[in-house]
Amino acid sequence: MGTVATGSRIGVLGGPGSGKSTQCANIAKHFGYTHLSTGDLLRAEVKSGSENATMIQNMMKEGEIVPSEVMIKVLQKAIQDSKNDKFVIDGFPRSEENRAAFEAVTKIEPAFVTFFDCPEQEMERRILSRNQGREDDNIETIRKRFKVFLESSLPVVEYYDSKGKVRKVDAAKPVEEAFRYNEMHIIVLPYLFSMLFVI
Ligand SMILES: Nc1ncnc2c1ncn2[C@@H]1O[C@H](COP(=O)(O)OP(=O)(O)O)[C@@H](O)[C@H]1O
Ligand SMILES: O=c1ccn([C@@H]2O[C@H](COP(=O)(O)OP(=O)(O)O)[C@@H](O)[C@H]2O)c(=O)[nH]1
Repeated sequence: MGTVATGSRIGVLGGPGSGKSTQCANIAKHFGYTHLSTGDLLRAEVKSGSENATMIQNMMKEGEIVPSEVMIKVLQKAIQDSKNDKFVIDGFPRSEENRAAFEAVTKIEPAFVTFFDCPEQEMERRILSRNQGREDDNIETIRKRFKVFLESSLPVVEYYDSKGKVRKVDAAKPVEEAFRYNEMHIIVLPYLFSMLFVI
């Protein structure tokens, strides 16, 4: 165990448009983590035309959660391909069922989970202005994704919170401020804890 091992598997959760991808990209760049964006992995799967491509595309269009076994397979492959033992998982698990299935199959539990807390109105504004050409970034699907987030994904945050693993970020703040908060939890606090054990 060392400074790095303490926080080597980080989960990032938050509503659609809360800034998860933006912050994960920063974490990856600054601290040598591999950024595993579950949404991007699914979009790549759709593009590849694999056996599940049409099913995944249809579910994403509706803002629904893709079956755990499909997501886990894709995620496991990305973890293996990364050849890194430090990774940040962006946007997964999205339901308690996702979480239990992933932990049962991989035995991987995050060291901690960063929760991006952001008002719905701000998330909606960000998504409608991000212009990434995504099929699900339209107002109808956005509303469905908010509902799925509240009903299925927030219970995952509550679960990790009950284990003392949640670090809440005020995601309505500017990018730099939210990043400083992440930096604190990934570098500064683990370092201080490791010093405690050395002493
Ligand atoms: N803290 C922030 N303040 C303002 N805009 C932000 C912030 N973080 C991200 N954004 C912008 O909001 C949009 C959604 O961010 P993104 O990282 O894609 O969110 P998510 O991965 O949670 O869906 C992007 O256009 C991004 O540039
Ligand atoms: O673990 C995951 C991650 C994503 N998705 C699907 O991919 C979409 C887009 O997810 P992404 O994380 O890219 O975007 P966000 O909703 O956070 O803006 C979601 O609405 C889901 O349909 C999923 O089913 N399981």
